[in-house]
Amino acid sequence: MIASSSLQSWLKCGSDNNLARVISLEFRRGRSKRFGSKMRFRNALGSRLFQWCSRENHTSVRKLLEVDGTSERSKLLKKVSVLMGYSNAQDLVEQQRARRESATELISVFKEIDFPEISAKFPCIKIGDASPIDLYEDSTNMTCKETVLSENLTNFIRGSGGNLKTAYEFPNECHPLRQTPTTADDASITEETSLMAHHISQEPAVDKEARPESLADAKTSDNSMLDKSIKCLPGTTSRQYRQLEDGGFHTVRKLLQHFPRTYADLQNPQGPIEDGQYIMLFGTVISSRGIKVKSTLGFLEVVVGCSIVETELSSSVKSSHSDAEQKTIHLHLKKFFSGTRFSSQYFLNCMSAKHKEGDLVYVSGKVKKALANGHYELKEYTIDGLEGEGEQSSMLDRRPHPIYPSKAGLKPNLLGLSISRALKLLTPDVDPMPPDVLVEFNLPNLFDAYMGIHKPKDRNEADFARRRLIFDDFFYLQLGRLFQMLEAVGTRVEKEELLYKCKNHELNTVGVDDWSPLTKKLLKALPYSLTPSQLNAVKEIIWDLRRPVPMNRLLQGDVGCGKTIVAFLACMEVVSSGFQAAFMVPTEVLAVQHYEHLTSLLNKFDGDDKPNIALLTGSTSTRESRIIRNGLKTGDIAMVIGTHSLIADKTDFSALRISVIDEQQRFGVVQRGRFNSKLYTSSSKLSDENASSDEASDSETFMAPHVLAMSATPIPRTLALALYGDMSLTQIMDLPPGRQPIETLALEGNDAGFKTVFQMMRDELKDGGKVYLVYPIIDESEHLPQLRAATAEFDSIKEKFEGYPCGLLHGRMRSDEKDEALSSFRSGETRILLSTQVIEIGVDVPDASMMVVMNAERFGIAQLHQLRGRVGRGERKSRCIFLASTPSTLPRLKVLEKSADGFYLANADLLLRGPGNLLGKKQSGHLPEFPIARLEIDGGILQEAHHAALKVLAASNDLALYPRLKVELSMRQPLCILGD
Ligand SMILES: Nc1ncnc2c1ncn2[C@@H]1O[C@H](COP(=O)(O)OP(=O)(O)OP(=O)(O)O)[C@@H](O)[C@H]1O
Repeated sequence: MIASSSLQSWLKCGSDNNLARVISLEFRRGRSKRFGSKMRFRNALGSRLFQWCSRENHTSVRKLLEVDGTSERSKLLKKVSVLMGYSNAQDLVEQQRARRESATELISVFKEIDFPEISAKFPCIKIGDASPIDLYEDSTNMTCKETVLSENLTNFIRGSGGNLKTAYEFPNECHPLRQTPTTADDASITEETSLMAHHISQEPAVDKEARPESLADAKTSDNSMLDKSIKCLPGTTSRQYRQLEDGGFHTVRKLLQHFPRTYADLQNPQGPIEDGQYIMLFGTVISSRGIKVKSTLGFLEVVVGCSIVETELSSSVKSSHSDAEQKTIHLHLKKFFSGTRFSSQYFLNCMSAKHKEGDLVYVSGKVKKALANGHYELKEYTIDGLEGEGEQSSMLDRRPHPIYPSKAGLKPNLLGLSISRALKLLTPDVDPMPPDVLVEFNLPNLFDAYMGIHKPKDRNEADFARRRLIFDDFFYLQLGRLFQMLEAVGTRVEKEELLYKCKNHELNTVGVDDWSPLTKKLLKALPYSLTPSQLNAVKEIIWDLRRPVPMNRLLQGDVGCGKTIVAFLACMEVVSSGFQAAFMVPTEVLAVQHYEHLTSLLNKFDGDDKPNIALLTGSTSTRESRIIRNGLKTGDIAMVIGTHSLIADKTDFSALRISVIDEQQRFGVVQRGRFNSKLYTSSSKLSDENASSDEASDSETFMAPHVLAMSATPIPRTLALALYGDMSLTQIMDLPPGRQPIETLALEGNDAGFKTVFQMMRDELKDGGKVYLVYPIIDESEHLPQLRAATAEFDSIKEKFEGYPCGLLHGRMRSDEKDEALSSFRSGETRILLSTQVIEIGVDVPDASMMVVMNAERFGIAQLHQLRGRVGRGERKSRCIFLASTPSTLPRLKVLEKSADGFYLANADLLLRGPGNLLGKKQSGHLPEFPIARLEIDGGILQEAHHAALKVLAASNDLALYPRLKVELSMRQPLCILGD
């Protein structure tokens, strides 16, 4: 019957308390006395409404009273309640009850308080003698509110001729006038009006220009506005508030951090519109109607008129401007509804009332030419209302129009509207960032950034704003990390030293001469000398190990570059100073390999100062693992290499000082973090005589172990920087000398392809080489008949390559079988190893010289690069052949022929997966903390943020000079990375 939004606004204005009370009362009366209440209700409601209606001369209100004789009372109740912003009458009643209860509670609390006693205890508190206070919580927000307030008042006084929709956008909670007791009766409207007028006349005029100057006094203003509840958003109905809350938008900040997914260009296109074209146009609603076709079918038709410039395009000559013709086209947006409920005329009317004649809207969708010229039909479309003055003017200015993604079922329109409301509350002094940082790094202030991202004047402004918001994400992350580190060190001198190190980390290394005796011995035992990168890595790590702060370092280097020995040397340094080391790897095969490798090196030591090392995996027998765990607890074992068993609850260390995590990306954050729970006590050092090299102060009782994470997965430096902090990244850039490039071939796995490959294998074997055959699956599968399986091909390969013994290795084999298979291959007992991708990580057989990967398209590029890294680890020339199942998958594999650079390949992989995936789950899953940053392109901002954080901390180690920054830092979620 009525659904006028202006009536809704009217009802929501000063009178809603009273109206709500009437409805609530009548509703309950009607419940207890079902009959005869309708008349009384209508009379009571009617008298109120007529009273207000005559005052306002509001025709829509009159319509409300035209309740036809057959209309049910409950329906009327519901309608009025919904118009007032409640979901139904029941909801309204409950809210009324809750309000009354809280008021009663408050009164009873006051009754219970013994004021004289309190006064005696706290003489400074004067009961009943409070000085007059502002109507607003904080006067800094006053300026904005006032502007809105005065406009509202003017509109109100002008009557319904003004924009009623914006005139009463104060929710109860923060409407300045709702501060009056709820018991005020309806006469309060006039009182409120006069009070409002009085209040405004008392306030000094707002000097908008003067606002930025208040910024100078950054300490007195605060950024808490951002963390206020969305309850304070002007104009938010209780329903919208609930919806926003349910969607996770609890604070103004959360809302403002919901960034537009794109901006619509409000310049309508030039040129004729084709049938089937996807258009994005803005226009004006010409009509909106809901049509009932039959009892179970109805549709909504909104006609939007759009003005476009149609040019006469000739095929060869570009039309001149004078040929352009302004033309109005009509878009018929049709939405069908089925089912009795949704095809009722009432429902359809409600739907059609959402779009009013003259509304400015933004329409996107695929058009279909209708019969009439200049008319188009759209059945799948989105229509965004451009409500509010701001947006209308942005339309006229041709500003980019923000298009918001929906979230948690919340419509983009509601989000956009709420964000606009939140922006109205923002004041320029919301920014906690020190002004000199803004100047130095050429950043807008936070107020301008939020304005710029949500209401940009042009794309450049949006870009500039985006830069600031990304900067903030990185800045607080870096600031948090550095701040934490500084907290951990004691004296000011140490803090400064640490900061100095952050700036000049290349200076902080420990030369070989200063390494501990055990480390030097291991270095001497190596059959090769370290590459410059390896040497530098060890020097950096040892410097860190001598700090009283836990190290958190990522050692990164391409496959086969020799990370393992760097980690071994670091472990020896720790063991040498009387502590324990743990080396965790993702697979048993790798654990055994590392254990054997280290044992063979230690066996070269002369004398009896060999450290006691152990291997602990899931396959270690119960008896043996009990002995090992006991040895770790007592300190008899100085170093342990193993799998997840190392972080089992029952594994306790006596003095764990370093935990190395190989292929760290294979472990979760939680698993990595569990090492930190294995604290050590400095008092329980295994031996004290070597402890001199360790500078850990005796006063420190507990410290989390140093963490050295290793990864061959090439992640961009910027990403590493973001995750691990600048000072904690070491890269090995060079490969050991004598390595030859691996010859890579991608071939189609057809008969000809296999013939070539088998011939190459024969040549290789004849030449004394060893061959890996890698299969995607272990057993043949009915569902994937095109895939070759390791076990299924074992016999045929054996037959084909008679005289060359074959081995088999896959994940379903027992641990000892796997070790056996690998050591036979290593020793040369077997020359061909049929395997699955278990060998992908870390397997090191230096003289393996050829690899053939079956159904190679089943693997990712980065994975294939890792697999390929299993060959070419010695001085022998190696080959790798990728066999594709179909010709169409060959081009992707050919990328590997061209490059052996892990970084290049990782990027190529990213691009080949398509830009759609760049921001897909996989990517954003990595960095949920950065909603808008794209590390591939925003790395520069990250560097700047890092420098800014260093600068701020250098000026004030404990942020005492920047209290607002400290508050802001605490408001942001601390990150939990690598064992933090
Ligand atoms: N400086 C060096 N000179 C010669 N050979 C080296 C050197 N450093 C390491 N190696 C050898 O290179 C091979 C690969 O080393 P390592 O297993 O440590 O590589 P990695 O970086 O861990 O590779 P992956 O990521 O594949 O596990 C080993 O056989 C190792 O003995």
